[in-house]
Amino acid sequence: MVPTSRRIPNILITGTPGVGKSTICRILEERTELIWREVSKLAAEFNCLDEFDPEYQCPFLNEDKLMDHMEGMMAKGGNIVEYHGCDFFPERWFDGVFVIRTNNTALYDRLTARGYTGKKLEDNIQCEIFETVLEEAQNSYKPEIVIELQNDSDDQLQANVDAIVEWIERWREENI
Ligand SMILES: Nc1ncnc2c1ncn2[C@@H]1O[C@H](COP(=O)(O)OP(=O)(O)O)[C@@H](O)[C@H]1O
Repeated sequence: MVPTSRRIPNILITGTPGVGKSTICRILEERTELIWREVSKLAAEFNCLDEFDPEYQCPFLNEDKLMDHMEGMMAKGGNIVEYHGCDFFPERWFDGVFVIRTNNTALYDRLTARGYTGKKLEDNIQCEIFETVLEEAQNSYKPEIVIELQNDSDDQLQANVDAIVEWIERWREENI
């Protein structure tokens, strides 16, 4: 294990768009000392969005440039990084990687409510069916730090937040 000088962990909240990442992060930020870092917002703030991808109707992310900007904040610990991908971050940044999952019916409803249609809607539903982000996380991080959380209902939302808060408290006790 790479020794860490962090006294407070960095965690990654990842998963297909619509699974509930932001909702979880918002509550986690209220209940913990960790700071929510939305990668999409940071990318815009640090000018790391390149030209528009017509296929996916979103701008390309300049990953290397963004990683350089985030390095300082990550070194201190105490970050909740949120993004729908996870394979380009330095592995050493994270103490825990939480992959949020949602069943197809709930995800379809959430994404259509968000105005997704056509290819964008289909691609995201398929991404969840094929467990693309879970596989990406499993290929990018040690198995013991990758935790999958099902997030279909309000009860599960509360249970997931409780589980992550407990995980953070346990990490801090074990890394004093
Ligand atoms: N556990 C849950 N049960 C029911 N609805 C949820 C749950 N988690 C999130 N939602 C709803 O799903 C939608 C998408 O959630 P959001 O947090 O924006 O997803 P993401 O950040 O992964 O794209 C929002 O309308 C949110 O209120």
